[in-house]
Amino acid sequence: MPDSQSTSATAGDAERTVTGAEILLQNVTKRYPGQARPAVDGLTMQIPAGQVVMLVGPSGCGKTTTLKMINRLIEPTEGSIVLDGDDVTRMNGDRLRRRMGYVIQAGGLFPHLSVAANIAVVPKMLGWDKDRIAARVDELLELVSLDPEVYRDRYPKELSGGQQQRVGVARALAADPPVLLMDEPFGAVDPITRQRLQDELINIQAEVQKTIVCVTHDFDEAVKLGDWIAVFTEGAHLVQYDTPERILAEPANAFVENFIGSGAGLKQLTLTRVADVPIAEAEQARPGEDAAAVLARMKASGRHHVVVLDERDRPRQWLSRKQVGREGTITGRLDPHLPVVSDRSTLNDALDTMLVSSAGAALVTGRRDALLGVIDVDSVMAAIAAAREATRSGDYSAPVGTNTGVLPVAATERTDRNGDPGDDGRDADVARAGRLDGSHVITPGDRR
Ligand SMILES: Nc1ncnc2c1ncn2[C@@H]1O[C@H](COP(=O)(O)OP(=O)(O)OP(=O)(O)O)[C@@H](O)[C@H]1O
Repeated sequence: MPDSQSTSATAGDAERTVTGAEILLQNVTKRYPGQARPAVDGLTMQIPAGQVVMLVGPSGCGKTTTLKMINRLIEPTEGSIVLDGDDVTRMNGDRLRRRMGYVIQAGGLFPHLSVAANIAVVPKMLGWDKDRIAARVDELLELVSLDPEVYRDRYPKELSGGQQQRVGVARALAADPPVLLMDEPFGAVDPITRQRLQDELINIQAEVQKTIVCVTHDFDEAVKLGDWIAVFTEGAHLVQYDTPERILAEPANAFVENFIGSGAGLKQLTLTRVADVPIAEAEQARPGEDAAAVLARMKASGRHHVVVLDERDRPRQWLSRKQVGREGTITGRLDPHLPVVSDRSTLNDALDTMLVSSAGAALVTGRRDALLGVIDVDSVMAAIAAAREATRSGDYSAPVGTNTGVLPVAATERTDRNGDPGDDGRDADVARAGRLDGSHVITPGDRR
């Protein structure tokens, strides 16, 4: 089993600037012609700047309609939507869409345009010069882990589903909009690709800090990606709007409980990321190194495995002393089956990778797939146990959501004593029972 001696290195985030914008839906209603009930019924909802809000709920409950009203692909019948203080219902539609990237299933790429041209669509509309566009295309391809040299001139049909989806994300980010709207972005790819794309989105978000609103059918995806989850019933009625942890631990009512489905305990594993677990340092080598020298180094450090890295510190091989001993020179030939997880991966995904690899350990990579170290099953199990033990404090600020049609200034009085909306759903007017105080939101957990 690969070494895991030092437990000092922990993957952490550097401080980053939030570039996202706050979105406020105020009493928004959408009635489609010929429909008896509104698809969205008087929804008021705050979407905090730089955070990820997942919209979930049964089919036809109004998630997509809500999302598309934010960039006015669908016009609201009533109400207003405010983006960083500007009423978007009064804004020119094209201008608005440049402030909001939009990602749909399978990327929604133009088939007759190359990857570079697809990504360049909005910058071209904005009149950027050629050099600036070319530099931006390459920068974005790097961001979504596609080598610009290899991919910029390809056409969508030459890409896998996952690669198309990556280009779709790159295109949505092209003009650096503060908001990213995503509609079932990973619905069309296989589960393993979906897991990778989710991890990548988490990595990208750590870098860009956009406001992301994402519709999904998949509650596990909502738990994995969301800072906040909004659970809707028909008519986009908000039943609960809270952190994934709270929704799993305290579903607002039987509807949410059903929606979460079985295995809420297991889903908690999705909440802990590899970055939260201590990772061990790994012995490193480069292609072309003399194998005897590498072996001597391994013996000196007491490590039994060595990771061979390329010039950008991305793992290519993970060799035992025996394997190194058989070589004259370290080849650096890429091993396609390397057990690699991102530091943004959930413990659930990390465990899967380790079990499949049968190494009982995995390499951890961070930004731009560079090696951070090694984790093993024991440290993951210890972290899971610790997470289970951790008691959850109710003391935090949450964004507010409601279908009462008015801003819930004294909303806390409308809820049960414990601050939760009632189980019959009728007094659940204020999801998570928040209170809007200017732009600051206070939840029952804040009450002294
Ligand atoms: N263009 C339209 N004309 C008439 N009714 C529509 C239209 N688009 C959506 N609806 C109806 O509005 C309601 C909400 O639809 P919406 O697509 O927003 O729900 P959803 O939660 O995104 O559903 P799904 O998860 O199935 O995509 C549904 O009853 C749907 O049939």
